[in-house]
Amino acid sequence: PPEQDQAAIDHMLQLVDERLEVAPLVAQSKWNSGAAIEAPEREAQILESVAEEAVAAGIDEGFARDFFQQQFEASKQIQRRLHLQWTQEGRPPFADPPDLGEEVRPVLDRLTPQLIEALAEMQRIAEVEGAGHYLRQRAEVLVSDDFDGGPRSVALRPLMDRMP
Ligand SMILES: C=C(O[C@@H]1C=C(C(=O)O)C=C[C@H]1O)C(=O)O
Repeated sequence: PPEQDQAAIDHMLQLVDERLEVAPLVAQSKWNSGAAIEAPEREAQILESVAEEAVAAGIDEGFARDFFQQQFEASKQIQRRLHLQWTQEGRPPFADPPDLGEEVRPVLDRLTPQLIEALAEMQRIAEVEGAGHYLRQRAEVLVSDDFDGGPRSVALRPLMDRMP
């Protein structure tokens, strides 16, 4: 694909990776507080505003919802794997955990509009010759393969579906 499309794909992959990198902080904060990994109300809130912003940006609403749902799934997969590991190790609470509401969720909230913008680009680029091949190749370089690449493939599935 043209250089600018390559750059847009790389940017999207970097944002997905950045979002995945937040999951261990979420896991730490919930490990200490005992809060559930799953926060359905928070997810529903994000999805509602994402749907609105996506439509305004000319993005297919179903695509945007599917994409964000998979980002949630990938984050929860990382959190569950870490909690399992910490349970098995008998890990005590973290000495200085990040605050979920004050520190961690604001990072995710800053990524959301950036991801929406990148999604609009992906929708445009989807038809470009070679875009799917480039996406698959760069995914392995730019997105961490922690936990055997499970969370990465969950997070990227909607993009892969869109770019055969
Ligand atoms: C990241 C969190 O954990 C889960 C994943 C979410 C996400 O990826 O945005 C949102 C809510 C939770 O179901 C969180 O609680 O903030």
